[in-house]
Amino acid sequence: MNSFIGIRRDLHRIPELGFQEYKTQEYLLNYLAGLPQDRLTVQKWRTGLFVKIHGLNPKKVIGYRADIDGLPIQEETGYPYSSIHPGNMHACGHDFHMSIALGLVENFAENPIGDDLLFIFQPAEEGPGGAEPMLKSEIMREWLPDMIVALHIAPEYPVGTIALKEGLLFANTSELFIDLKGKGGHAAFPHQANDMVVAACNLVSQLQTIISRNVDPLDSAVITIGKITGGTVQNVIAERARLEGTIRTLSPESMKTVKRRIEAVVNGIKTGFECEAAIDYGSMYHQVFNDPALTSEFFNFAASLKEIEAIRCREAMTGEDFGYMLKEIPGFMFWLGVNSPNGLHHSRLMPDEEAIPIAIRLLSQYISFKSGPTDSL
Ligand SMILES: CC(=O)N[C@@H](CCC[C@H](N)C(=O)O)C(=O)O
Repeated sequence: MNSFIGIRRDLHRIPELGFQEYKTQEYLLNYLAGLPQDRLTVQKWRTGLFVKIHGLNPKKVIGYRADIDGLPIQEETGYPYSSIHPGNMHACGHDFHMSIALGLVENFAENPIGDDLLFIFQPAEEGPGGAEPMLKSEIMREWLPDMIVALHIAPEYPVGTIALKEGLLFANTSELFIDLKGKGGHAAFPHQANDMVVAACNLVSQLQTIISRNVDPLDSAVITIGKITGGTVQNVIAERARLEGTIRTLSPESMKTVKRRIEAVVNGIKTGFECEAAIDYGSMYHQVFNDPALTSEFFNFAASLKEIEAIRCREAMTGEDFGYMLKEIPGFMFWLGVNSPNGLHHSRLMPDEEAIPIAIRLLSQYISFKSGPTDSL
């Protein structure tokens, strides 16, 4: 078994939520400590890490970012190396992302190239967002890459396939939390109470009309309410209900429209149900917009390799706070085929680990190509 598959399994066992990635950080630090240290500088940033590999004759800094957090999902894969953290799972492939990044660090720590390399192990991608504060950190300002790359596993593509496109790849996102407060009471006397379960159900249906009636059908937007809580017991009318969801739009402008309409709909619920309502947008991510020239160049590079099939894909309504890094630094993100019957955020996501060594080889070759021949010293 490839050693980075073993690393993926170790990391798969210990998924931690955003900004709680203590064991993950420790695992990464231990691994890095076993590599040649002469060209390596490692800096902790909260629960994440910056790893700089000093080049032989640097002309630029090439950045590579891997996210490191897990999701609050109870794993159901049945893997012998399943999560040992009940209720948490690496269900978005960040265990793959980290092991691939470690493979690259090891390769370049042992075989340094001309340019400086900055590896960013970023916490909290699933929320509340680590990329934006990391980007603003003093370390990142000092080591700011000239270009930056990241990948995301793609369950729907076979191993050996990568998919990407120039320009917009991932949507603008905003979390959405709505709290409703009415008047509780006895289940048998609805006229004396103000039922927040009924209000919440109405609200969920009305929110979907924003997508069908307020967004240009040739544009695209999503509102998903992933969680509803409310009430206390079956025969008591609920005084409170809470909706938790996310908004996705293909443009920052549509995000403004959708939010304006959400506020109008929530005001209507307040009036119609004579209740109180509060909206909180939680964390927001800027769209992932791939630099056209670098993306085309990478596409052609990957397509020229025997073991890779490179395809152009459509944009997706997934979000990624890597979008903040791409807003400031030219670069791109691409999908890495991992052929899983179940998709991202599924309790039985089972990506094919053979994609790990393929990605390490692809990116090692690409980064060396971007760095160019090393001048003799
Ligand atoms: C790649 C991926 O699945 N990313 C997440 C990012 C979530 C951001 C935030 N918590 C939200 O829900 O808006 C995604 O769900 O797309």
